[in-house]
Amino acid sequence: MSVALLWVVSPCEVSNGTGFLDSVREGNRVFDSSRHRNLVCNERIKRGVKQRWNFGSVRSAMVATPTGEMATMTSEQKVYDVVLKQAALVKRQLRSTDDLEVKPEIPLPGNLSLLSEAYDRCSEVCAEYAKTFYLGTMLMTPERRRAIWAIYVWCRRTDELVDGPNASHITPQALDRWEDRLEDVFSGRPFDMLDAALSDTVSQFPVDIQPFRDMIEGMRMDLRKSRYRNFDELYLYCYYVAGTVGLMSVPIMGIAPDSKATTESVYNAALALGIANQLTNILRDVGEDARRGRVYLPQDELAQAGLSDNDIFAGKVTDKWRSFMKKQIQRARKFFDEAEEGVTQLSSASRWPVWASLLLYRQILDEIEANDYNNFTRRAYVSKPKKLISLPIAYAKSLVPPTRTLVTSS
Ligand SMILES: CC(C)=CCC/C(C)=C/CC/C(C)=C/CC/C(C)=C/[C@@H]1[C@@H](COP(=O)(O)OP(=O)(O)O)[C@]1(C)CC/C=C(\C)CC/C=C(\C)CCC=C(C)C
Ligand SMILES: [Mn+2]
Repeated sequence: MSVALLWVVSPCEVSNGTGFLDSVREGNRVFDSSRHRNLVCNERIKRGVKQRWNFGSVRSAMVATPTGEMATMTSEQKVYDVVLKQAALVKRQLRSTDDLEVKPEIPLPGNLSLLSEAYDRCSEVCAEYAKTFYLGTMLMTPERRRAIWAIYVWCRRTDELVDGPNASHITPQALDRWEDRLEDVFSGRPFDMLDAALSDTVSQFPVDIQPFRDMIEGMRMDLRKSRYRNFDELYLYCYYVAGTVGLMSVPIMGIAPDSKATTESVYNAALALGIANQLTNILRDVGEDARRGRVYLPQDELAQAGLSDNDIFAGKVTDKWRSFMKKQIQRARKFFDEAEEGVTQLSSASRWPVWASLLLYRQILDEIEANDYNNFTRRAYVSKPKKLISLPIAYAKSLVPPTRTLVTSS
């Protein structure tokens, strides 16, 4: 199976894209700042800024203050804009499906069997790379689980471009071609079988292309950057490579019909789970990343703790390091806590895999503590027995019906 995945991400295939097609980004629009809760708001937002302009993309957003002065937004504010847009899209698309007058196209039998073969391939890849998660998807409805497999496979292939065995051949141009291919997937022109499964998925569910484009942007970031000045920069990276997964998944998993939570709050929780996972991943892999010349930890926080890159390369667990790590772990846990509130709002059959992944990933933080914060030479991992115990706990949690704990529409 690894061979199959390697083949699908080989640079020669990536280069088969059709010319450069600049991604279409969001234009100017009005933003209602009263919705912007749960996030660290800067002073301008607190003062009630009513208009926000996004120039091009999440990358370069500017805010207009009441006095007309332009200022840059924090990454959290920029990303929250995407969350609002995703939530609005889902609401609009769900409404328009209710009003459908034209019957959906009836697929030809030959195409149907090809498609089902394509989904089978996605299922195999997912089972091979993410066993526990794969098991969890078995509780979902067949339509939902195959859609999640298709998205998983696209994310895995995208990550493999910069993290896999062919990573050294990957250029920004190859990522541009991968993005062209993504546009083709969304326009119903898939390049290969695995793309065909995703093409079908995005035609069946209200999934928007923006989080997919943003994940590719995260891969570009990985190519050009190996240091993060502060948490704001790191947050944006985490959104690109992992928060996006949360936004892609919610339209498939569905929100429980009896949930009273706003769509925005559920998307916000999904984003938080992606951020929490990625922060945990970074804390787990400090040593491994340093050996590749990468330090994802915020440089200003390292400096405040009296630490530098050299301390990381030296890989010595000191009291300074322990206290620095305690704060980083605390921050990741806060994102997990924020995510927890949202899982209960998901449709009942989707809750178990999400709880399972949350509980399992969060335990990596406990393991880093148990390793006395030695994430330089010891890889924190959750043992099989602990994993097994987590599964019924996740299942029990998934039985809890939606509550009104999340902020609801006024
Ligand atoms: C149930 C569930 C978890 C669904 C998500 C399924 C899905 C589409 C996963 C794709 C994951 C993927 C391959 C992402 C590519 C980028 C990447 C590798 C991100 C890192 C994942 C961990 O992978 P791993 O440990 O293998 O890392 P290495 O490559 O070995 O370094 C990440 C840390 C992030 C993954 C992010 C998520 C799984 C987000 C989950 C959020 C949701 C499913 C939303 C749930 C909804 C609510 C309301 C909470
Ligand atoms: Mn990775």
